[in-house]
Amino acid sequence: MTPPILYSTDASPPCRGVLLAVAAAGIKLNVQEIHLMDGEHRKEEFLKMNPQHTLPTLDDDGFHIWDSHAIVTYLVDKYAKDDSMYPKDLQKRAVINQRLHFDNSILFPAIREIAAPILYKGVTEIPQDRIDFIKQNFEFLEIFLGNSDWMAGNTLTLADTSIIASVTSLMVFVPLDQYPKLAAWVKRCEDKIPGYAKANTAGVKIFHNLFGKFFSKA
Ligand SMILES: N[C@@H](CCC(=O)N[C@@H](CS)C(=O)NCC(=O)O)C(=O)O
Repeated sequence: MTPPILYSTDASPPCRGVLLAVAAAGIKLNVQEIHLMDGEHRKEEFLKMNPQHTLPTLDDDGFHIWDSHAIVTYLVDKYAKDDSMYPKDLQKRAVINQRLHFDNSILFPAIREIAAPILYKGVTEIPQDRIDFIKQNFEFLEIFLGNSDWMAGNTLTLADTSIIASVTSLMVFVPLDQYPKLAAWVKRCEDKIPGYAKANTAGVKIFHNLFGKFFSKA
């Protein structure tokens, strides 16, 4: 069986969310780098797969799906050796889904609304309300963690692999000194998610190199 193809770029938090999920679940993918700055995602062939031209995009033997959260749930349901990353138990799955929606509707937009104006519009100042928004949502993540080790309870799930990709990116704008549970969880992810370094560390470094210089102005 040929592994599904993931069109991806390392600096992208949602792409790293997929790379972390498949590393943790032991799923093999053929990862193909797409260069956003060269417009490769807007070429006709790419648009046939994903008219929304976003990365990551998955091609599983001609079946195309995009949005990292849709991709990871599909891949784990189809290819993981067990359901531990995304349990079939309805209530456990519902909590993970809530965290995935939080990542998609809150954390990723928090990144995009800072990063896109810097990358594409020459903006050099980060508005304070964007920083406050990150802080407010780091506080929610502290509450989600509560006394648990992981984002959706006491086992590693897709909630962790998606959210860690976003949080390690947002940390360039807001450090975790005020969020002890979140800081401990980041360390836990680094130590315990199989394949963490390859899936996340290099991409986070690229992200921090791109945006770190704006931090002092925030
Ligand atoms: N919610 C989406 C976000 C995808 C997204 O916006 N990716 C960015 C890279 S981080 C992208 O492809 N931007 C290029 C574009 O939208 O044209 C996901 O989780 O996959």
